[in-house]
Amino acid sequence: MVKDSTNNQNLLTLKNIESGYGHVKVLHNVSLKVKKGQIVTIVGANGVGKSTTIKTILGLIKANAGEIKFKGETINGLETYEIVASGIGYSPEGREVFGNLNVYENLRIGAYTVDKKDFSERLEEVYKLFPRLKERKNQEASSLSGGEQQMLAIARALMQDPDLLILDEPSLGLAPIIAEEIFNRLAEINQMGTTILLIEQNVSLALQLSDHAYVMEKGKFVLDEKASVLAENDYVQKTYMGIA
Ligand SMILES: Nc1ncnc2c1ncn2[C@@H]1O[C@H](COP(=O)(O)OP(=O)(O)OP(=O)(O)O)[C@@H](O)[C@H]1O
Repeated sequence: MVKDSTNNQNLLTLKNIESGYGHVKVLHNVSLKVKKGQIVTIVGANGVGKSTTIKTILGLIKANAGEIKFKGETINGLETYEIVASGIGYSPEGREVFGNLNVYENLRIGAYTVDKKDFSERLEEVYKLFPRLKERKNQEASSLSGGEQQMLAIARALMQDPDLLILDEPSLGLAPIIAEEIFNRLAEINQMGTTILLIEQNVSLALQLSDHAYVMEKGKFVLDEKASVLAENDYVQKTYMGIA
């Protein structure tokens, strides 16, 4: 299904979010905007709070302060299943596919909010996007290659036809050529109308793909710019892209 992605309205906004684990504060005054149709990336070093930001959006961790709005509605305070059902698909770090289930069964689980008729339609769509998954539909997920498992994690998140797809480190542990293939699919998914919020340590690849990007350091955003502008930023090149 091709969605209307011409609208320039905010799909997701975080305003002054504070969040963490028990007494450990990780996010400090985090504000972010994702407009409908965009690809937005959060880049940053290990342990700065990127995954914590995503977990807070998904309600896996409750924000201590601030507001999160999705499609104009406040979602902080809702349960994770309600947030997902409102139209957010999630592909977690490390893929986390169900290893002892086959490809089809993993996709069936991703479609738990989808009725039977729409399920067949969704299945055809994700198989069209990832023909390799169709070829391996009866194969146990644990026996797929890393790249195929990443495709499965993305396909599973797409089964409920989300308005926003959130991905945590989709290139992690993949050979450069496979990471590029995954990023090409993400561009295609976005062209079909799905907005994307991405966390990525491969900064060059992420900035090439994205419209807008945020740089996170110690639980705060320190830069927030058009991705093409950040890709030319001296500090970003030196610190995150290994360009002297
Ligand atoms: N379950 C947890 N309990 C306590 N502290 C945690 C927990 N998960 C993460 N943290 C801490 O929160 C901080 C931010 O972690 P987070 O996973 O958000 O970083 P990240 O930027 O996503 O890094 P990476 O790219 O390595 O995953 C780190 O100091 C981490 O040790």
